[in-house]
Amino acid sequence: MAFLTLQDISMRFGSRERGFLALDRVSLSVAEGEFVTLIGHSGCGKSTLLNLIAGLMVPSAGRIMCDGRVIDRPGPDRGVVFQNHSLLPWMTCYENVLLGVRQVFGKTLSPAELRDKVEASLSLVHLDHAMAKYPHEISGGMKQRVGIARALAIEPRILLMDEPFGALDALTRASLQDELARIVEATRSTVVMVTHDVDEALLLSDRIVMMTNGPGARIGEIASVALPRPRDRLALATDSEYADCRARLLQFLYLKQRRQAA
Ligand SMILES: Nc1ncnc2c1ncn2[C@@H]1O[C@H](COP(=O)(O)OP(=O)(O)OP(=O)(O)O)[C@@H](O)[C@H]1O
Repeated sequence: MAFLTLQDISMRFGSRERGFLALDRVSLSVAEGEFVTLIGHSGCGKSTLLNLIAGLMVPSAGRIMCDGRVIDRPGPDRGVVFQNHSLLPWMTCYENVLLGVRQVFGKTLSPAELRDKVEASLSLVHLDHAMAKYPHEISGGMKQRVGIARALAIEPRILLMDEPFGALDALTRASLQDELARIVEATRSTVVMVTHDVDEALLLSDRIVMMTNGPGARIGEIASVALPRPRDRLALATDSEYADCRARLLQFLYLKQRRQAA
């Protein structure tokens, strides 16, 4: 059964006459526990779609439902991870995670229980040793892990990730992808993730939503990745299902939705 539903979502920035239509009647259903990736060329509206699901903006038309409720604002049922970690620089890693945990559970849990939640989520991303450090004292990969811990600590029903590893080097990126796969497996999270990276999408997702170029972007195709999760990146390299799916994605991006370089 659908857990998250996007029903005929359109998004126009600015006025009806002179504004810009970013998304044109996008519909999508995501089941509980599913990992869905949005992929498409730069500027097609992936972040806009994710921000709409996050409730950071409201659609010009259509509606988004999560677990039977209409989404019209941000809420603790949705945890968001952005590309640039957006940690508060004057707070330690522990305090950055505590901020959200206190907001969501502050009235119902004791200070010791709040502390346990923060520690458990930082431990999930292997940052037990860095809790007392400030953002400027840790690496880019570690900052992204704090961002993931912060999103997970509020125990969201759905995790929304906007190119979470986009700013990292290839090796750090690969190890964080593996870590995310492990965490999603352990927490059975529902995830919607934006990426530019075909291999990242194939490694992590159950379904890959390919978006057409804007203006008025729509869903072009949806590919199901019929391989059990979590996946082994080395085994994938010789898997025929992986190769077929990869070819389909590349054809969509570089043949059907070809873009001239800016
Ligand atoms: N606040 C805004 N006002 C006007 N136009 C906007 C606004 N936000 C986004 N847009 C436009 O909507 C389109 C989609 O933007 P969006 O950031 O969602 O694309 P994207 O696919 O996430 O791009 P990228 O992959 O480069 O991050 C773009 O043409 C962008 O210029």
